[in-house]
Amino acid sequence: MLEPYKSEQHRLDGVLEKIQDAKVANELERDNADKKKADVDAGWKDVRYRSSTYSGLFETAMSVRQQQQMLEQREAEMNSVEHQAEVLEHLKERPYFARIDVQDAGSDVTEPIYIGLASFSDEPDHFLIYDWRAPISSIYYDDGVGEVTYTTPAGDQQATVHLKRQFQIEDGKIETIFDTDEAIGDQMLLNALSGESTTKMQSIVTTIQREQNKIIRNTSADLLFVQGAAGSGKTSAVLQRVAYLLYRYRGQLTSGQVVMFSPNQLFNDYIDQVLPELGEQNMVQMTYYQYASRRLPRFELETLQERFEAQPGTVQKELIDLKGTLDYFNVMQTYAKGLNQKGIQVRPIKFRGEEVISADRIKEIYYSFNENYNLGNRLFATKERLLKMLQSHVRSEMNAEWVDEQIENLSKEEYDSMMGDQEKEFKSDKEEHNYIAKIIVTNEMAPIIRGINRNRFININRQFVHFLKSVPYLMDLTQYQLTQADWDAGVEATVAQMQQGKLSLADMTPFMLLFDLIKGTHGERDIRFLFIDEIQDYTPFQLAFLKRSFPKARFTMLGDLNQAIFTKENAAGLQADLTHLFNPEKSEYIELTDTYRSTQQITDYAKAILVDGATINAFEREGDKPSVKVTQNETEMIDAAVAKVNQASDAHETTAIITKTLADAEEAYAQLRDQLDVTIIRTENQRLVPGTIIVPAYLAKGLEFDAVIMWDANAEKYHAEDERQLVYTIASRAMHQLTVLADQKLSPLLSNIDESLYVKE
Ligand SMILES: Nc1ncnc2c1ncn2[C@@H]1O[C@H](COP(=O)(O)OP(=O)(O)OP(=O)(O)O)[C@@H](O)[C@H]1O
Repeated sequence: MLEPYKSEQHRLDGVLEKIQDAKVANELERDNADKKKADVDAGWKDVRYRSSTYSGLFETAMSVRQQQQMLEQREAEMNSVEHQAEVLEHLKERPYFARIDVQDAGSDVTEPIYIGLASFSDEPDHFLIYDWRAPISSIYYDDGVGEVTYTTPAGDQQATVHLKRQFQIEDGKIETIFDTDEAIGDQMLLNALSGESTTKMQSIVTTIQREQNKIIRNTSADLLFVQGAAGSGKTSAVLQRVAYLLYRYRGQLTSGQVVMFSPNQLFNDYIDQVLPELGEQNMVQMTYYQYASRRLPRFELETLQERFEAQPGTVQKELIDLKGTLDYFNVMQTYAKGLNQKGIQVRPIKFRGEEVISADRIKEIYYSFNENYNLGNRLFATKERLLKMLQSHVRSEMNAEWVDEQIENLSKEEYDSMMGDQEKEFKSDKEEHNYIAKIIVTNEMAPIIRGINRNRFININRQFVHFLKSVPYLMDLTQYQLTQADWDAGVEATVAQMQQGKLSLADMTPFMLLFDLIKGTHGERDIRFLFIDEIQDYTPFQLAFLKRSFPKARFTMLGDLNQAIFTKENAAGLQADLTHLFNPEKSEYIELTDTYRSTQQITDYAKAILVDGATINAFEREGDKPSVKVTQNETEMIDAAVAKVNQASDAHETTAIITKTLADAEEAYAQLRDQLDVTIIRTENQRLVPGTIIVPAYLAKGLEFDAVIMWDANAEKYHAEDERQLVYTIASRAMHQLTVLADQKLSPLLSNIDESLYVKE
């Protein structure tokens, strides 16, 4: 064997042996931890339950608490040995992927640093492998050979890098060694990128780029905003960032305190293996729709498909736009403040169909507290008062006829069960009657009490409409090209929707905010990091709302203003609005302009779709030029699609046929299903499957495929200027092959592209 293969293989063998030793030790520890846990479980038997006296209660509580603490400690131990077991398993398969030889300034020793998915040492402070997230590993991603500076917890450190080496290790054998003097060599990246697409996203730890590394390791910003072209690795970077944060704040941060808002469920499914592969647990992932549905369970909310396929008229569009602004957000705050004086909408409290506390009385109580109360305190104090009033109502209700009737109709079993196990002695029949009557009335009242505790006496639907009607008094509608009549018509439309139990996207966030303001809730304080992908599809109102709902979280927002398929042209103003939400001094903006997903040819073509020629640099990976075929009729288009799919399958590549709407996808499916083995993706709740799929564009967001066929890109389907971004999004899903098919006449959005960028078929 040739040097350096021989010596590296020798070292690798040694490390693998030590990993094996550690595995054995770990198994022993796990057995021990299991046993300790069993001891604690047995300890529960010794916990004494004595609750007849106060001191007895206290003693029990202490003893229980002790058990809990022991259990927690054991579980933590278990978790760490369990975690260690997983880490060792990962390391065994792939101990490390790089080596850098580093000589710190002022030292004469050059230390070889081997970088892998996790740290591994055989003795204290003797690291055989360094975690890719360790401070020193940053050098590997950021610098080439020569003088470097890296950040350590103690400050900046100067050093010289003498060697930079990358490995491919397969089954304990070093397959290739690649020495480079650049940051991440193009060759390495090319290798990583020329693979085929899979239904699950892969991690990029071995080839993180310098710009991406900045995103991953940023810990100073309250707002980290990443604008990146399609395929520039935003999603990848952010997933490695989660892994980094979990490492960096180990012990203080759990994966449950990291939340990611993603575009759709399909995408969640696509990315859910990345963190486990890196040896970390997945963060909490949800779509905005899921978040809102959980908070507004009584409403049917506008879905992704409805939102995307809706064709609002001009006025409706302006209404929707206005409802997404920060102005509107502020108007709602002003309105809510005003509710301290007047305007709260309540419903009376009824018991057995009869009003026991009138709406006016509730309002009176609500406004009886002085002006120092805010909405939250006011509501709380009102609740307390109402509950007290109900309690006194129990007494007067006990003599009601219905109670007597119920008592008479009680079976013996029912009666006995109300009396309970203990013998009771009553001085009189009256006393016995009262005892039972109290139970009956209290039971009957339980749902009402629950309702009060849950703020049901606030008529939130009415309150929301009341707010909508107040808007023209609180802001200047003409600024948004709207008249009072336009607004009134909009309110009517919302009311009609609400009567059917529905809420549109434009109304659902304001609705949630209004309720939060009235309740005085300040959101989830436990969440520390919030990630929002595809930020261009959010309105400033939504972002302000999320900021309020997660007050302790640092935000990372990622997006591509060129892929704004929902909010379309409004996206550009977003950045300006963010400066009002986050302290500009604690905000960082990073732009990723190099793209990795597609071949040079596909990127050049996709870029040409965007007229204002955003800065997008293709990574030099060669492939076929995109092909564009305008057919005479539909049959010809179908034949062309079949031929393309077959061609791709012969090359072991998967194809996605991307349509504009779901209806188009259904139509294509009906035409193709007899000739091809295809799966149609109709909803975001489906799973991605290997093989050919047909998918509407709004569900293909964030995904990638070897080959993409843009289905029926004809002039009729795609013509509006604001569909340009959609067309771009579709084209940029392709990694190796892109085919555009159009029946009869090509979309004007594509017909002006320079002919040298594609092949006409
Ligand atoms: N540093 C890297 N090394 C290897 N592959 C990379 C790197 N960065 C990105 N990629 C690959 O490029 C592709 C696109 O990355 P990703 O999906 O993260 O981009 P994105 O910016 O989120 O794209 P979009 O906005 O179009 O959804 C993925 O296949 C990813 O694995």
